[in-house]
Amino acid sequence: MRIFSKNEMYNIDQETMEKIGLNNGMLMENAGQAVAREIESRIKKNDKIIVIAGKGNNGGDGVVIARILKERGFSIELWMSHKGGSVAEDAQRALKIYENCGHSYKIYEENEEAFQISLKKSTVIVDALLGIGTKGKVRGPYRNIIEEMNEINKIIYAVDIPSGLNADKGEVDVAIKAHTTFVIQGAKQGAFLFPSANFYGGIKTVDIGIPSSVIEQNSYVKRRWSKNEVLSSLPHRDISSHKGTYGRALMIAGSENMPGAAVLSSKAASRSGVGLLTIGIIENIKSIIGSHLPEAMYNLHQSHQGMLSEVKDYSSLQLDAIGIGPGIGRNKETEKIVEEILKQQVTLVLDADALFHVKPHLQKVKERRFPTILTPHPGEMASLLDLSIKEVESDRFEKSREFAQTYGIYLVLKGPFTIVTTPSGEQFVNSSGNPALAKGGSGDVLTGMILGSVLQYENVQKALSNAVFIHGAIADQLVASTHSPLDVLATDIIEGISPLLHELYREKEYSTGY
Ligand SMILES: NC(=O)C1=CN([C@@H]2O[C@H](COP(=O)(O)OP(=O)(O)OC[C@H]3O[C@@H](n4cnc5c(N)ncnc54)[C@H](OP(=O)(O)O)[C@@H]3O)[C@@H](O)[C@H]2O)[C@@H](O)CC1
Ligand SMILES: [K+]
Repeated sequence: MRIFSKNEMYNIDQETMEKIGLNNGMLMENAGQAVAREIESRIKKNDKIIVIAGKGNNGGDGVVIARILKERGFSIELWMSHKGGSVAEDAQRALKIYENCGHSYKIYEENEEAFQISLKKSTVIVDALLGIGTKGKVRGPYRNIIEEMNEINKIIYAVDIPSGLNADKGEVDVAIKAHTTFVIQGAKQGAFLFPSANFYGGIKTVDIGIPSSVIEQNSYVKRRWSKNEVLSSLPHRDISSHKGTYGRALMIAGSENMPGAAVLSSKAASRSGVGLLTIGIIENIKSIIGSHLPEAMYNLHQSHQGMLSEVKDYSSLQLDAIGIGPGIGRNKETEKIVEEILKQQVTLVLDADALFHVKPHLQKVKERRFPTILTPHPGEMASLLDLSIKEVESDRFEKSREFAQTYGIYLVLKGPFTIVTTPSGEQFVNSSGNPALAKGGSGDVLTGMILGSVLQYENVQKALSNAVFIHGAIADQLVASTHSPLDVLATDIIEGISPLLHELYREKEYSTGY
């Protein structure tokens, strides 16, 4: 599923008209036809359906839907929101065609009580009040209509977006609580931001025939990363391979106060395919970690000060990737270690305290010639950008893209719908996972999984998107089988890596023949 911003959608619309010659009226007809087909497959002949249409082109889509469903014999009442006023040109034309077919409609503004009665009698409501043209707080009769529709508690099918929402942002003033939203040509960004995502219900894309060349030229690649893509990109292990083939990684994690972060991140890395893992820790936590991971090698130092002298020359370890950050603490020594690590000519994964330390050194990140992966949660992202968490959360797509492009990094902005952004600005949204992951340690596990994963794939984005998908899918599976959203621990996620990978490889084998 593609995801668009409002401006991208308007540019696509404009170019489709100017360069291709499909005008807005044709697109509106296509949109109405396509949504009507979807609705038809979900309703019954005895349903009482209300279509409520606004003044803009979203309303025009609604008018087409009402006409098509009426022609197919369904019981449809079309309500227009306004009495007169500036109805969009193509919506006016759609209404004229509707009337030419012999159909009538009612107007909310002069019949508010009758609308209430119709709402009560209805079984299904089609919301075509406002689409992507909504700006600012909801005004006029729309506010009342939206509140009345939500109160009545019927099945609401929304056209393009639930009316009232901002297409690009997560903030919500007042909006339709939809059962399903039929998104035109692709979802708008707000469908993957909170709280607006809570209003969409199920999302179904309808294709209105916009040529793919127009889409490619007028929008960034932004889409949901699907399970099918996970399956088709899972790495294959050649029979003649050996441990060196799968990479040598170093995980610098943990400190006296946070030894567990080193256990979680290292163990997750090991379970995610690393050929040879070395754990870089301070000596006095070795006894805690060693018992958990006998397979690993250790790079021990009495203190972070001691570690700093060795960081300057890791050549003997012949590393392919370094992960740094979980639980290392925030002091002068750990900052210097992060600064030195940035000079290493290998793939880097920076998380947690390393993200705190990297902020003054972003210019050095920009100069790196090997992949750099930053995995912030919204709070860490806000601090990297000197913004509030709310500002980041409401605009996750743009904020991530600007940051990734500016510093030439791969960015994994965590949260529900984690977004993976590449240095060129392509974005892939994850849809696995649930609130069980909102717990200390689950980020450390993801860092380890990412470190393990990047060594298994030639394509960094696929490695990141797959690690994020698997991390979330394990939580989903635990909650669906043996756990609740309250009790999933980070260690449970690690224990879930093998069963989930096993299942995915079986499915891959089944679907691809190897
Ligand atoms: N390729 C495509 O993309 C295609 C898109 N199509 C469809 O077009 C939709 C976009 O249509 P659109 O641009 O006409 O905007 P739309 O959402 O109907 O709203 C505009 C109206 O809302 C009003 N209004 C605005 N803010 C408001 C507020 N806060 N509170 C109250 N009112 C407010 C505004 O009033 P004004 O500000 O002008 O006074 C104006 O009257 C899109 O979502 C899709 O469904 C298809 O038909 C064809 C192909
Ligand atoms: K709508």
